[in-house]
Amino acid sequence: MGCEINGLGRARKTRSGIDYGCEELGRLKSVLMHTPGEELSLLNELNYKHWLYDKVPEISGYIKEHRNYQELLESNGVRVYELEDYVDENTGLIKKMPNLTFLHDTAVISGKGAILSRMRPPAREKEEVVVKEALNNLGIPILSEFNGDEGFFEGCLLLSKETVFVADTERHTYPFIREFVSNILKEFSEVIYVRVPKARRYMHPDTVFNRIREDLALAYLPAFEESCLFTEDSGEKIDFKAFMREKGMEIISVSDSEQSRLACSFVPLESGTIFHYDTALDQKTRKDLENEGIEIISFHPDALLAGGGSLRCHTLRLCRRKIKN
Ligand SMILES: NC(=O)NCCC[C@H](N)C(=O)O
Repeated sequence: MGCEINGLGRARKTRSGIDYGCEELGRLKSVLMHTPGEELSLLNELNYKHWLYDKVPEISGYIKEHRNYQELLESNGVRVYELEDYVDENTGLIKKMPNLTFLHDTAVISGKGAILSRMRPPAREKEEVVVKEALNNLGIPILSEFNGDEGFFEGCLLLSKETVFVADTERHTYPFIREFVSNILKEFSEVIYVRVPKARRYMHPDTVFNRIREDLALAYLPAFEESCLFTEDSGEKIDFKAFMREKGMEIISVSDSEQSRLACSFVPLESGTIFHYDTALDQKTRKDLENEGIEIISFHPDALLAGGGSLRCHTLRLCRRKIKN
């Protein structure tokens, strides 16, 4: 079975369901994206910081680059589902949410269903409500969501069918992390928890860590203030790099300057091939990756940089599949 909606075009919703799940680092089959629109005109010189932008975007360039990125994904065989095609009830909210285009932060898709975030108010409040509707209309069940009022949790990373990576960032409240860890351990066997400095540059887990291949990742280790491993019946401090090495994963460290250019935040097309901003990595890291046989499909951001997000942030991965021999 493929990941596409059988016989239906992009403009039609379906209840028939699509294939989903991204734990395994297989070939990227489908993603959910939101082409930004009139919500970008909410931004001006007085409020762009409130809206968590680094500057006021140049709107036509921003939208054009977003479209170019979608085309790049499609030309590599990735099916792009457009959020708006799967939203009826919450269309009014979309126009009020200039950060909705950063769909990556709103949910993570496992084979058991979506792990829905709770976005931090005020700038990102209720984005998950829109995404939940779209996922529902795509036929992807919700595996986990937050019901309490006080708190937020902007995402985690799935490292395998067993392991979830959670970072305690400025976009996560500790009680929500505790609730999440205890609930998700019913579905996954371990959670790696990493405390990072509460600063915008480390706002989400993918700002400090991301896997490239089953045995290789990029990380900015100076931000790992404390790392712990939680299982259903234990919790212990770990040395993150040594722990990952024991699991067979080597880490290539990025520099302070690279981290600030979102070096750890890229989209694997498949194990060993990544889509990445051409501005994110220094020559040395490129060389190290080349020596490892990693292929980088480069994308040049200009207007897109105003939003403070990477290609990964614009991309909610829905389905990955390993090619069967
Ligand atoms: N994962 C990410 O790093 N997402 C980028 C989100 C950018 C957005 N303007 C924000 O600050 O929330």
